[in-house]
Amino acid sequence: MILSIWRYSHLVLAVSSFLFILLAALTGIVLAFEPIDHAALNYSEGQKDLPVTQLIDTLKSTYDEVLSVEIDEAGFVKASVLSMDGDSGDFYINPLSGKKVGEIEKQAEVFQFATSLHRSLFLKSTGRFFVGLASFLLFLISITGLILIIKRQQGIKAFFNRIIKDNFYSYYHIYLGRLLLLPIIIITLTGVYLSLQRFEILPDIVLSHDVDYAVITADPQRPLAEFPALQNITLRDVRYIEFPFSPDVEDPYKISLTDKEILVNQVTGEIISEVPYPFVNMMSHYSTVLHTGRGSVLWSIVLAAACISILFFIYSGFKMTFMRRKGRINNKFKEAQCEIVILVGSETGSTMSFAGLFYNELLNKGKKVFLTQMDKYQKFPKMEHLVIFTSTYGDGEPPANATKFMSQLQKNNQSQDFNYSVVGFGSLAYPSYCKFAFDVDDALKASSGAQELLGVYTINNKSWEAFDQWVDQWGERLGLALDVPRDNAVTKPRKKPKKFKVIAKTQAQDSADDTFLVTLQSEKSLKFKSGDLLAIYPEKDAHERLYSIGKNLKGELLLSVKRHEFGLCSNFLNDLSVGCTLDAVRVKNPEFHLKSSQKAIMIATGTGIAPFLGMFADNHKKKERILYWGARNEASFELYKPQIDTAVDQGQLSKFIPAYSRVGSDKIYVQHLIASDHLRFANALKDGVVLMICGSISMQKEVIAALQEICQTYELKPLSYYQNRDQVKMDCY
Ligand SMILES: Cc1cc2nc3c(=O)[nH]c(=O)nc-3n(C[C@H](O)[C@H](O)[C@H](O)COP(=O)(O)O)c2cc1C
Repeated sequence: MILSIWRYSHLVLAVSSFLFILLAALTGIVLAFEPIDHAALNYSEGQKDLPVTQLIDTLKSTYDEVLSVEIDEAGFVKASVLSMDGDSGDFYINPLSGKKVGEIEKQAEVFQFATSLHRSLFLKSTGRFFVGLASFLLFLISITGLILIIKRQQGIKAFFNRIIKDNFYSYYHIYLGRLLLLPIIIITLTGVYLSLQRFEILPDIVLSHDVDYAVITADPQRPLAEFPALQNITLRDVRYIEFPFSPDVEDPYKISLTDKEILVNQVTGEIISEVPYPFVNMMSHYSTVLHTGRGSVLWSIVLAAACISILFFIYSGFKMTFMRRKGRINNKFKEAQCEIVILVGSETGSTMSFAGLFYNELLNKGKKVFLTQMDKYQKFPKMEHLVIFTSTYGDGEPPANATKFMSQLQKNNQSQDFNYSVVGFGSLAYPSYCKFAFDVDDALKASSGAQELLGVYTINNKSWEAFDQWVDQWGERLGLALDVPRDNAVTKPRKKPKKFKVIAKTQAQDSADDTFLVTLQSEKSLKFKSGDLLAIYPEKDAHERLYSIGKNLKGELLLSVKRHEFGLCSNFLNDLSVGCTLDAVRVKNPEFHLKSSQKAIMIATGTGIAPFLGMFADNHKKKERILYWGARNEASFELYKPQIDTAVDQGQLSKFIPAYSRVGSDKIYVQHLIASDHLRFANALKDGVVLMICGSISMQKEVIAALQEICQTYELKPLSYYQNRDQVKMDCY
């Protein structure tokens, strides 16, 4: 709830000011190049450490009269001089020689245009007011953003911890926000300050010196180099020098330093008066420097980066908001009519997208179904089946639209019995994996009339395959053949398919498990790695099917496929002969790549072995690699035996440990072997060895449970910790 308030404030502030912020950011990018452009003139030639006395001396001997000197933030010296037979006027000089080096440039038109737009939107005072206000709102947006990041990272201490990747937009919104938060806060605060100054809300203090002219003496007369007031003062310390009008001793040098203004006796070189800048003056100076980047190319680049990132924040922020709102519900039937009720707990909208697909498929099957948010739980008089899809947030907490569910459940006892099933959407990267789904399941168990149809089903990282399997299971229990189409609303859009040629193939009917190997070659050059996926389209407009790829030594793609009796894609592949082509898309899967320098324990069942076969072939450094492989019996192994034997003989696979489930009376599964080899796994986790899991979702769940148990027994960190460090990698379907 509190999170929603901050998020809502962040959004409202952003929506109300985004046009002004957009303009300010665009013009800010252009203006950030002004100091860079100026610095490229390079008039100072690194003379910032030159004693100021030397500069004054040089100027006095070069020109007949020197009026003033200004040293800008880039260290360039602008002189205002008169000369009978040389250069006169205002221009840049070389501080060493005193000679003119360049004219004082007029602001380029592009910068003039950008400055006016940036400061006042060409609307004079009204524009200035809105720009100042937008600056302040951007400051508030940054602060609410900061709070949201702290909440998401679960505490200030974890502020710089790795961000768990959810989706591209939210990941980079947070990543860049964290990186550029400080520069953005500086830009906004200085922007507000400069606006207040332009509106004369802040006092404009003119420095005044209180000089007692009676005590000014012309004794002792000193050469400039020995002026006590100017000892150790270099060009770096000076902003402005006003030279004496006349040789009278009462006429001093007026010198603006970085922190004060001094009047210096032109004969004795002693300080006549010294006035430190008031706070307001110092603030004005530093606000201008920090807001404009004047004098520092590096800071100008940071400012440009901050402005570019603001454009990205606007884009990604709106994108996330639309994703959240995409799941708006348009129910066909009233809640009082429906036999199936789907409740959704979703924070960022993705669970709602899954629920929407499920809802549509049930409508297609002629069911009266009602879809709503979890907080809207109420009496549903005709409800026979309740399905709850919910994500988990914070550290095991409900998502924003499910915070009231528990109290609603208590308040609204249904008058009829009903079945229920809970599906948890979560991420194994969090220690409280799908915790809220389990809490909901417990609450429903305790609620009268509710019968569990299927146990809590968890879905890691929005796995489409896991969702698809749950839909099948649930449909089966109700005697419905459900087929939810894979949809771009919940999965990434694919690139255009390419042609792949079959180089070699075995036949499903020749193997004990109806399994076969296919070797493919891309007709066009293709970069890929073992662990990537191949999306295959058996027919035009058919649903895609994903296979894990192993890359062999010739750079060909190796797939291992199990044929299903009515499987469109597996039969299509099995029927292909060598030389045929097929349409497919390589899908990058960097989360399931293994570096050649890493040691690994690989865990697979059945066809999940394919990417590992490629990884063994690539193990030139002979790093330790152990494979746990689950199948029915030794006959299942025949298909892979030649490759595994070669890998073992050549030292590319250190150990092959099979788990056969149909041999003898004991059914041995990989999770049993993991549990009995607990010490090996505990040491592997401690020593940074990578654990890779490839195969069925049900195997993944068992393996994760066994590994979690080992973490507890050996008092290691939670498994999510290792997963976040890319030490546990999964590709399950
Ligand atoms: C800030 C944050 C906290 C999360 N906390 C958990 C958690 O404690 N347990 C969990 O299993 N998943 C957690 N997740 C993962 C989400 O539950 C998961 O990505 C889910 O699919 C998001 O669904 P939604 O888009 O419908 O909200 C968290 C995600 C984020 C961004």
